[in-house]
Amino acid sequence: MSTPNVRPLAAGNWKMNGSSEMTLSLLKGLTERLKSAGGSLAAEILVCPPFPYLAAAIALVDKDIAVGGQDCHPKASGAHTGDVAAAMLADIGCRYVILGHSERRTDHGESSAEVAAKAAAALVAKLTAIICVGETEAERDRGEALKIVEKQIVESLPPAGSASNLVIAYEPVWAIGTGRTPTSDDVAAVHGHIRKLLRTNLADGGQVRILYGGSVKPANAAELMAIPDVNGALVGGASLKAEDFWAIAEACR
Ligand SMILES: O=C[C@H](O)COP(=O)(O)O
Repeated sequence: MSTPNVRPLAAGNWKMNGSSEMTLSLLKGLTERLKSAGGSLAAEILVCPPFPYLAAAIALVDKDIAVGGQDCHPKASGAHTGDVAAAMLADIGCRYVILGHSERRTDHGESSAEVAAKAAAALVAKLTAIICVGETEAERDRGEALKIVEKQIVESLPPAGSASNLVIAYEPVWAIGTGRTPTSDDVAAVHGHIRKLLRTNLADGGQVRILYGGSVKPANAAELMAIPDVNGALVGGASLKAEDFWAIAEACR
């Protein structure tokens, strides 16, 4: 549900999906729909393709669709084969970077301290950091969801974070790509807790956007977006189809 003075964000995380052809057709589909809608929606639209397609994506969209990376290195430069610096993302025109996604925490063993270091680098590069948090199914079953999310947030927040350069994405790990979503009450409880933490830790924590992610589809987007303190969506699978991602973006209000 919209928070006063907070513009929702509809963010598409393509993960390791896509091709040159798909980048072209998907972004053509989104820009055409945006044009027909008069140039903007209630929500800001963001796409996060894999690194090889970022430059092409930036060339294809106008400024009304933001482009972001899916990770960055905490250091500004150096001997880090395969990594990408935040300043490089900013240099080519990215405005956002997703950090600490559960797939990176699992696949690459990223700790919250590393996520905080990456977020600090993103802020120096003038990127907005989308910090992802969320509990596993076992943690939820043990009644630890709020505790886990709180620990991840407190340990992942960079110094100098504010509503202008931070977004939090709550993604229950068990809801990602499974077609399962938490109940509205459960989403409300976690988002409410995150809001409280942000208010405690940041001067303008009441204005930081908190996204929900995990099996967001056109069919459930409006219901999820109506939950208090849900200020948009981080969308995986459904962001790969212009029609579906557009429908979700329209529901982010
Ligand atoms: O970053 C996006 C999330 O992991 C959600 O993915 P999903 O929409 O495919 O469940």
